[in-house]
Amino acid sequence: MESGGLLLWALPSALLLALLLQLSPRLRFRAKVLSYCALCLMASALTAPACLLWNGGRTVENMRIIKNVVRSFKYLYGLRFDVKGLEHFQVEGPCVIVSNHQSVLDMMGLMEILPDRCVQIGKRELLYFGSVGLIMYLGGVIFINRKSTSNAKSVMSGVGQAMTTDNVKVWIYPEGTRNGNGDLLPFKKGAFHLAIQTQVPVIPVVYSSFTTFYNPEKNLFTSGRIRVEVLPPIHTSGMTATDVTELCDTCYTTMRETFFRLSGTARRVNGSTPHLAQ
Ligand SMILES: CCCCCCCC/C=C\CCCCCCCC(=O)SCCNC(=O)CCNC(=O)[C@H](O)C(C)(C)COP(=O)(O)OP(=O)(O)OC[C@H]1O[C@@H](n2cnc3c(N)ncnc32)[C@H](O)[C@@H]1OP(=O)(O)O
Ligand SMILES: CCCCCCCCCCCCCCCC(=O)OC[C@@H](O)COP(=O)(O)O
Repeated sequence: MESGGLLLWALPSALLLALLLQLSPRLRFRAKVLSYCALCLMASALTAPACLLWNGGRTVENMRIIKNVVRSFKYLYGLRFDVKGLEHFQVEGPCVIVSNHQSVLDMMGLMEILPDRCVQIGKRELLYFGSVGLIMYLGGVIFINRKSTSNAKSVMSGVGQAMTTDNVKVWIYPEGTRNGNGDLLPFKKGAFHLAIQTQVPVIPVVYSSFTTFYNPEKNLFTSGRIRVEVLPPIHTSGMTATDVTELCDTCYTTMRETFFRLSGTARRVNGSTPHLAQ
């Protein structure tokens, strides 16, 4: 009787849901994004105990475990990463890695090539994303308050010390926020201050545009191929605070050109080059 009742409700509901998903692209898009969030939450909840058992607490060593779990996600979403220039990561000791940031899917591209002993800088709000916040904390992600430059600056100077004493690399999204509009936002300066203050190289990494397979405005989320290029390190030894703007501009120009090249899009014309962050 009970299983009969269940069938009576569950089957038509499932059919209705399938029909709705078929009919509404918006709903289908949302369901797919939601499935990604659910996957992240679930995988984090399962991986957190493994991190605790293996490494005992918050440490960059946990990134290896997290990386290996996340690397399997791409198969579920039909994503392929074609990576070039990985040899540039083979620098001795710490460095600052800067890359472009398009969407929450970037986390997969990040883990695809993440070198050993590398932590990311993230907005503090991410700490409250349930198990995802927990796993980021355990992996050693450094959280900053973007609304307070002075707070972010003081956190970052602490990072500089830890980088050299503990030999860690730091991954920063210098755009400071996600941007999926097919161009790069002007860069914030924190990453470049950090590199110069600690006299470590900057390694730019560029991911091609997602717009052909992921576009919230067009409810598009299909399988796709992402081209990734790790660019040669830019050395900062001998540079001082006065060189920050130039270093930032050099990285921005190189990365933007690489972004257009990898994405197969022409450089934007009609003077739309955004102002560089001053
Ligand atoms: C097992 C399954 C698991 C599944 C789940 C997955 C888990 C995976 C685990 C782990 C993955 C983790 C993935 C994390 C991803 C996170 C991504 C994000 O959250 S992106 C947002 C946050 N990131 C940033 O914002 C960084 C970039 N921002 C900066 O570097 C900024 O510069 C910042 C925040 C430090 C300040 O921002 P301003 O908005 O105030 O802008 P400005 O123009 O840069 O700075 C203002 C003035 O301060 C100076 N300044 C900045 N930093 C300075 C410094 N360190 N020292 C001295 N002066 C500094 C600048 O030169 C500027 O001054 P003048 O205009 O030049 O005079
Ligand atoms: C209980 C709480 C429920 C919350 C569920 C949320 C689960 C979301 C899982 C997504 C995990 C992916 C993490 C990638 C981090 C990321 O890419 O964050 C975006 C920020 O860089 C930029 O922020 P923004 O300024 O908003 O563009």
